[in-house]
Parts: sequence; C-alpha cells; structure tokens
Amino acid sequence: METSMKIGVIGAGGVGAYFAAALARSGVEVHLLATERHIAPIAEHGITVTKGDGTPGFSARVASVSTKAEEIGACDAVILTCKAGQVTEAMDAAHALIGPETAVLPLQNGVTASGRIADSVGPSHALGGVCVIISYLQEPGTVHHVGGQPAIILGEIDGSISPRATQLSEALAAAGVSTSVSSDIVTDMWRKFMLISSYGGVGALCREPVGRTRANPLTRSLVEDSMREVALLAGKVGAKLGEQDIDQMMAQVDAFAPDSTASMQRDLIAGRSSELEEQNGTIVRMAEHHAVAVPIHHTIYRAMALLDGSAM
Ligand SMILES: NC(=O)C1=CN([C@@H]2O[C@H](COP(=O)(O)OP(=O)(O)OC[C@H]3O[C@@H](n4cnc5c(N)ncnc54)[C@H](OP(=O)(O)O)[C@@H]3O)[C@@H](O)[C@H]2O)C=CC1
Ligand SMILES: CC(C)(CO)C(=O)C(=O)O
Repeated sequence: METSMKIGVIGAGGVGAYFAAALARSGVEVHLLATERHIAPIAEHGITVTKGDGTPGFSARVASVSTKAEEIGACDAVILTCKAGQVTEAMDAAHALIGPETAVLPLQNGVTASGRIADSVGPSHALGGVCVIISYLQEPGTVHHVGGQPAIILGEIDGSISPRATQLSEALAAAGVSTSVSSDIVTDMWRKFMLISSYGGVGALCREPVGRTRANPLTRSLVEDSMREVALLAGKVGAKLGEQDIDQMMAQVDAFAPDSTASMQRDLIAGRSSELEEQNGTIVRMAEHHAVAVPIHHTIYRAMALLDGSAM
C-alpha cells in the first residue's frame, strides 16, 4: 500500500471531499486546501462519506485542512477539484503547494483545466485527468456517493508514462479508486467532454433526463450529432475521436439510470452558476478559432446562457 506520499487536495466539494476521504482512509497524508466554510467541520469531525447503493459509508480524518496553501507547503501531488471556471483563481492561490516535481491532477469536466494549471504554475506541473464518479456535498464535511465504482484516468500531457503519474495512480488504486495511467490523456479528456457536453447540453435544452432524450429518435440523433461536432473539433487539437468513440459514449448514455441528468444540466435548470461557459462555450470559441461548424453546440450555448446563474 502507498503511504509515503503527501497529497494536497484543492476543494472540499462533491469530488474533492470524496477523494480526500478515500486517500486519507488508505493511509495517505492528505492536506485539504478548502474555502472557509469547510474548515471547522472537517477539522472537528473529519470527512464522512455516505453511500446511495447500500454499501457501507466511511469516515476519515485528513492530516490538515486550511484556507492557506502556505500552511500546507509543497506536496508530492495535488488533486484539483474546484469547478472548471475556478481553476485559475484556485491555482494562483496554491503556489505554495508546488515543489519542483509536483504534479497537479485536474478532475474537472471539460478540456480547459490543464492549460490553466500550466499558465499558473508552469507546464511541467500539469497532468491531464478524467474523473468518473457521481457524488455531491450534503454539507461541509459530508459527501454523498450515489454509487458505482469511482474511477480516474490520469496522464502526462505529452503521453509519457512518468514515475510521478504511476505513483499517484498507485496511491489512488490503494484507496479503492479504479485508476489507470494513459498514454493519450488528451484524447481521453476529449472523449468524456464529448459525452458530457452533448448529453448534458441536449438534456438542458430539452429539460429532460437521459431516459427521455435517448428513447426519442429525434433527440437521440441530436445527442449523436452533437458528439460528432465535438469529435471533429477534437481532431483539430490532436485528440483522436471517431465513430467508434461516439458509439462507446452512446453506450454510456444508454447505461445511465433513466432519471439521470448531467451536473451542468441540473445547475442550469436550477438557475445556479453552471459549467456552460467551460463546456459548450469552450466548444463554440474553439470551433470559431479552428473554423469548424458546431451549430448544435452554438444553439445549446446561446439558448442556455439565460439560465446560467452567473450570466450578466
Ligand atoms: N460531482 C460529480 O459527481 C462529478 C464532478 N465532476 C467535475 O468535478 C468538478 C468539481 O465538481 P464538484 O465537486 O461536484 O463541485 P463542488 O462545487 O461540489 O466542489 C467544488 C469545491 O471547490 C471549492 N473551491 C472553489 N474555489 C476554491 C479555491 N480557490 N480554493 C479551495 N477550494 C475552492 C468550492 O468551495 P465552496 O464550497 O466554498 O463553493 C467547492 O467546495 C467539476 O468540474 C465537475 O464537472 C466530474 C465528474 C463527476
Ligand atoms: C456524473 C457524470 C459522469 C454524468 O452525469 C458527470 O460527470 C456530470 O454529470 O458532470
């Protein structure tokens, strides 16, 4: 079991609190960099994970929790779990966590986080990552894991299989997370982005859960065609996505429970601040830059903008 790493986790929300607790439970020295509202509950009671699938929950204590990166100091690895739109601000305040070899693993949906980490702390520190979990914060210090096996794919942006990526992957695996090191994390990130921006975007547009959008031939083909737009764009930035990836992601759409909705879709419909800018907004801007037509994502982006809680 990997116990020698010092891992910093930035953000104590649905994703951060879950992985911090899982790593701490397995014996890793975990330090949480969190916003103020999480400090007292986690310092006093640790993190509690409840489960929605009938399996036992658990509690774990992290080594420290602080709002100040300077109180934590340099870590072997950092796992970044804020929302995609918060990455630059979070990393700019986290420079003290970064030593010469520190790898920063982003778990945000979308494809913008690694570049923003690189801009903030330097390209040698930025990994790529894909996170598969359904979890949400119930209250500071208590996270609900809906069910299923949490999984992470991570990798160096240049595709090399580095000792630091392998070591982090082993620590996550020892914490019960299905983890793999990828030699093409850029394609992996775009594959999930294609899924989430398309089924979530169409779900938001139709205000329907996946069971309805996948069953109707018109909305099903809308999801498929919006995936095709992303696959075409991905090809312009070095990611390799084809029809087989669309089939694979449609199989994932078919495997979701019928009442499932994407997190962006839920945030939009509830009028909360959402990741629309980072997801469909990113697709629109990149498509303009690369002269790729993305009419479905353009429509989703413009139609949904009014619902975004952070919209002007
Ligand atoms: N939840 C899920 O099941 C999945 C989520 N994802 C992705 O993971 C990312 C995180 O999602 P999720 O955990 O649900 O979101 P949450 O909003 O639950 O958690 C984000 C956390 O980051 C904190 N935060 C923001 N800025 C900072 C900062 N500067 N320093 C420290 N902490 C900060 C927030 O603080 P505060 O509490 O004060 O707002 C919040 O607790 C998103 O990109 C999402 O798309 C991917 C797969 C599944
Ligand atoms: C849980 C999952 C994979 C699909 O809904 C997701 O990443 C999201 O909703 O943001």
